[in-house]
Amino acid sequence: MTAATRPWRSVLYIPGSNERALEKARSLEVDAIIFDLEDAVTVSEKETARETLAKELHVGGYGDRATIVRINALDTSWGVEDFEAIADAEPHAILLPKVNSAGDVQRLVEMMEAHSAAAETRVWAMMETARAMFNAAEIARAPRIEGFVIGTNDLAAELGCQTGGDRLPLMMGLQAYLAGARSNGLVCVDGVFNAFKDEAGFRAECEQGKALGMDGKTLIHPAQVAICHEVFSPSEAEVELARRQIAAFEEAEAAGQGVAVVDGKIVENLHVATARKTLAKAGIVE
Ligand SMILES: CC(C)(COP(=O)(O)OP(=O)(O)OC[C@H]1O[C@@H](n2cnc3c(N)ncnc32)[C@H](O)[C@@H]1OP(=O)(O)O)[C@@H](O)C(=O)NCCC(=O)NCCSC(=O)C[C@H](O)C(=O)O
Ligand SMILES: [Mg+2]
Repeated sequence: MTAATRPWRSVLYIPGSNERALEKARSLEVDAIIFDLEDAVTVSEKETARETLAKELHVGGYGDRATIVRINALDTSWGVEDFEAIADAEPHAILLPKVNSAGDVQRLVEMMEAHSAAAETRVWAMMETARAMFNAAEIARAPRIEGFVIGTNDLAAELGCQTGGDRLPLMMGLQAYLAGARSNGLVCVDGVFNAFKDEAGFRAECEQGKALGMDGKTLIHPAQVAICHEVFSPSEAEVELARRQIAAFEEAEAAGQGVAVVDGKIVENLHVATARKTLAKAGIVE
């Protein structure tokens, strides 16, 4: 699976200190896992979590799921040792928390370049600070970077805003991070929904994230996976519309026209490109 064709609908956080969850994740139908050494791990457990995680990554068994390790920030007393402990296991990516600028990513990349085992490992950035809102396009151009994960808890804390149903106070941040990602073709995954037992609230937030253009959502509990996949996978109606748009456009083109009409709406080549992406996301190869 290449990075371009890989789905990023469900990205589940697992605390590196939770051995039961690390085992359970081997059988969960998620697209990607974030093995966390940062905020889900208490200060007293930092060292043991690092050792446990390095061991489990070497054991493997995570199949096609993208393995992403969130290390502590490099300016903390744990960040550099986190990197050194997990680099040999060659995870798909290392996720750097609280990225403010491309320089933060550059520092990690220099450590990776000096470590031959991490040659294929990509970098992801946690986008969760006010500064990152203004530097998103620059961060998206840092070397080795593949995707952004939005950290809505940290962003809300730093902004001092209230988080409620519609996420209106966070909207500028969500859109700035997404626009930054897209300005260089990066993946962008939405923040977590903390009330993991509230299914209706979670579904509504997934739908909002999809409408905004997110590739998927970060999750904190296995119970969130099914709803997340339901929302972020193209529906039958979306697939059917995409097929009709492509067919109508090809017919119009054959007749020497650059525009088709489907369900009373124009279809141009840009709509066809979107329709093809929908089919690809549904796993339909034309
Ligand atoms: C929230 C939890 C603490 C709840 O855990 P628990 O009480 O164990 O839940 P359950 O008893 O309902 O669990 C049922 C089974 O599922 C397994 N489980 C639970 N959570 C996970 C998981 N995340 N991954 C894999 N497996 C999981 C349990 O082991 C049970 O298994 P079994 O024994 O076989 O029945 C817990 O879900 C949790 O810790 N979640 C992750 C929290 C986390 O990672 N937080 C940090 C990321 S959020 C963040 O920092 C985002 C960002 O930076 C920001 O700023 O916003
Ligand atoms: Mg955070």
